[in-house]
Amino acid sequence: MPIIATQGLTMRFPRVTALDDLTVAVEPGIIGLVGANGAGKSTLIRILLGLQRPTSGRASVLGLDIARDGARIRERVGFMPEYECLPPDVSATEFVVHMARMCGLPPTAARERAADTLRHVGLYEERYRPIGGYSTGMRQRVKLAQALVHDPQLVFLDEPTNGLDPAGRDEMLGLIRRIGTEFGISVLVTSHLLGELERICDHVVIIDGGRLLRSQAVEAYTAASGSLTVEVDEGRDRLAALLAEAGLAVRAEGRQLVVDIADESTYDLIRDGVADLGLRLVRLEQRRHRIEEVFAPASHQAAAPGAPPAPPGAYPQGGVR
Ligand SMILES: Nc1ncnc2c1ncn2[C@@H]1O[C@H](COP(=O)(O)OP(=O)(O)OP(=O)(O)O)[C@@H](O)[C@H]1O
Repeated sequence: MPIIATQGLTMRFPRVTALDDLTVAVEPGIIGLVGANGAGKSTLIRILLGLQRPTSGRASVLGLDIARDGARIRERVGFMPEYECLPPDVSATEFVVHMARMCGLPPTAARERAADTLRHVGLYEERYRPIGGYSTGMRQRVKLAQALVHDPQLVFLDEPTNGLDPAGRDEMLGLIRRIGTEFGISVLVTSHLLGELERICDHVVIIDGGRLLRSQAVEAYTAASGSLTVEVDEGRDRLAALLAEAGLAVRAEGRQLVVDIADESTYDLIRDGVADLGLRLVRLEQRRHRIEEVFAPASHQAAAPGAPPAPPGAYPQGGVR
């Protein structure tokens, strides 16, 4: 059964159509919802939580109808909002216990669950300090903890990596992956960065201007390409020259070479070239497409097999990288 299904979901505001006839269904797992700023991601989350009534269309979450079962959906779904929503003068423990009590947990269970959840998100040591003194990364973790404290089946994480530096971003992405794999909680995570979701998601839904562009398993976006990545510890340029002389299409990319696969003999030519030059082979593998390439400008695009060309102007604001 899909954990989320929408049919013809439309949300019109006076000046803008935030969701436009959106029909999509996703199975349990870690699902990425990607779109530029203003694509309609937060609006979709609010509608799925039963907090906003759509103009038209239908949707269900965990098999529950958003029009009838909003309260039951919110009991089973955790929500980490994009906006800053934390009181500065209470500690993480006080806040997360309070949120657990709001979800109906008795006092002792609320304290235990809050402590467990704060430990899982890596905030155990600092949990008694007032939130006002926390870094952005720590505040994001408190928001994540309150979304998880009532042991939901599914969590909606709205732009959880917003404002984080690269290290903080990596840690948050690792944490989200663990929520899915170790705790078995399904995740819908939004981002305007395709690349970061590719690393942690099972399935990615891409929307633009409230319309569905793609909904696919990550492997379908990152299908094997027709080229090989070759890495040697030294002598990259000598190997490139030798392979080019043998008639292969070779180009350097960082420390690696990218070699187009002509046929089975390509592998033999690379193996023999490395041996003849006395080099040490660090890596030889078939390249996979990256999700970004699907939406790269046509001139740079190495189209995935069967993939339609990138829609022109898919991300006019350039928000998706
Ligand atoms: N309550 C509202 N009233 C009027 N317009 C709204 C309202 N909420 C959202 N919108 C508009 O709907 C569109 C989609 O907004 P939404 O917040 O869902 O996008 P988003 O993909 O989450 O973008 P962001 O990452 O910037 O939050 C935007 O043009 C926004 O200005």
